[in-house]
Amino acid sequence: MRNLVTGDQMKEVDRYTIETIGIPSLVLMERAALAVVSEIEALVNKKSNIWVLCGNGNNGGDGIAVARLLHLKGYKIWAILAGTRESGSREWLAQLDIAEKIGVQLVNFPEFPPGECNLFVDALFGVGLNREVLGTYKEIMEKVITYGPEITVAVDIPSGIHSDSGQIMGTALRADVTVTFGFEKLGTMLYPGKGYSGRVVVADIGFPAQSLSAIRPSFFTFESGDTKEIPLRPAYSNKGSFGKVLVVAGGRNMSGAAYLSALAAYRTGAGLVKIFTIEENRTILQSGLPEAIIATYDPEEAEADTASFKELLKKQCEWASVIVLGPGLGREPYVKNLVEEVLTNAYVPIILDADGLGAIADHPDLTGYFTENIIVTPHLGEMARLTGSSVEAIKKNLIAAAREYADRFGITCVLKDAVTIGALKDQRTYVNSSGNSAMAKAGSGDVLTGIIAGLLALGLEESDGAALGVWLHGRAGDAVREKYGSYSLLASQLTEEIYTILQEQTR
Ligand SMILES: NC(=O)C1=CN([C@@H]2O[C@H](COP(=O)(O)OP(=O)(O)OC[C@H]3O[C@@H](n4cnc5c(N)ncnc54)[C@H](O)[C@@H]3O)[C@@H](O)[C@H]2O)[C@@H](O)CC1
Ligand SMILES: [K+]
Repeated sequence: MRNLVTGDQMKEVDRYTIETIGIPSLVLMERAALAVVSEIEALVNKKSNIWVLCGNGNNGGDGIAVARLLHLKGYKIWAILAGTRESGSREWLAQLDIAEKIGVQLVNFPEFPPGECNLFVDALFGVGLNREVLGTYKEIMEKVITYGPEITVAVDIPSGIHSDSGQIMGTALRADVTVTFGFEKLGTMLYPGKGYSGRVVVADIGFPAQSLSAIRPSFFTFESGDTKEIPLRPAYSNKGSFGKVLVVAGGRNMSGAAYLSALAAYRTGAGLVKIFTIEENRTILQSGLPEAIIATYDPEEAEADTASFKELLKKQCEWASVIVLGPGLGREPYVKNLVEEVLTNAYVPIILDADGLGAIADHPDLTGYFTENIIVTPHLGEMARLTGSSVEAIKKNLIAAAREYADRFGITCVLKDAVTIGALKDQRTYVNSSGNSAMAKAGSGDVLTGIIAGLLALGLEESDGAALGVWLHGRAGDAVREKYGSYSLLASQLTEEIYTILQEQTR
């Protein structure tokens, strides 16, 4: 598990470290600059022309320190100063004073250094960026973009990217490498910022654990090694030890959704999986996944005799220890009753997806049945329908959108996008770092519901199950892309790779 921070949280970590712990600000800055220099040295030689663009806050202070360290090592270096001395931060002025004394080559914008630039260091804005970039700063950035440096190394975060949302604040500088300090900022984890950051190196510059605790960190991601969080299947056990997953899914011409979800639950470790679906799906599902128990209903009877249908649903819910509700259910009128009955009768975790969410969007009163063991897994379109917001508005701040929905009902909300967000009911927010665009295919979401269900069946509670499920799903996607490339992934192949990731658990 790796902690992530907002810009304000990072500033608070800095402040606490300096004022309460007592590590001087310039010591942190020196370590930050050393970390950047070490990345730069792997990319240049003594003939390279290196330009460092420095704002006049502490990000720019880091930049001047980088220029000084490279100058002392004999590199061909120019620092370009943006902004005036009068508004420079204390640390920036200290760095400038040192740089001037030892003869670092400096130019003041609008002047630019002579010749060409082989490696560009972006130290214009860091986590202090808090408004749209306009005027002179915009001009500087545009000029850098037209220069087109061969390689760009960003200090802490690419300038112009908002550290909380990853949004471009008017203009931004694209980096090949971003060297960030202490903890990765949300802005380099989320698009479009993620696309501007290149390879992100998290440099340890000596923040003590107390400084992190002081902000009560709530954002995190998983990384390799975190498979260990998945519960072991003990040797002394039987199929009943690992939970009974009920997959309520699959309407007309949609047996595949039920199949993928059920298969993924089994592959993730569930002991028993039952698919509750329409009668016409029975044969195909039985031959496709003979390991699953199949229970069926007739949609016309479900429409005509609601009392019997409700009774049937009640029994299914009593059997289950985890329920997947929604994949491929379709939008016939009885689906509303079905969703309502499951929500009222089940006292176990429910993963609510696809047409299950559609029913909620069409009948918002159903949210009255939401309890803390609900996990909703909308993609952006479904989230827009659920909330009445536009996809564009949700995209501007995915974390806020997911968090707001989760908190409104006290549930867990997994908002699926290129970077999936898990606003967990325990108030932590998971930001996914696995997966790839090859997974943007039909059926991928059905597999995710099955994986989360499988993890809950193994005994994880909703928050951990949702976060680990998203991560495992992405890891499986990465494994499929390794073998089949970016175009040819099929959702069923995700289920085939789950085992390769789970094997790490016992390694
Ligand atoms: N001692 C410390 O506090 C440390 C700070 N560090 C560096 O300091 C950075 C944060 O420094 P600062 O808080 O000084 O802020 P920045 O250097 O990121 O920004 C400088 C100032 O620009 C102004 N600004 C914001 N948006 C603007 C816009 N659109 N147009 C024009 N001006 C704008 C703000 O007033 C801000 O204070 C980090 O990203 C990191 O690089 C590191 O050196 C580690 C230690
Ligand atoms: K920067």
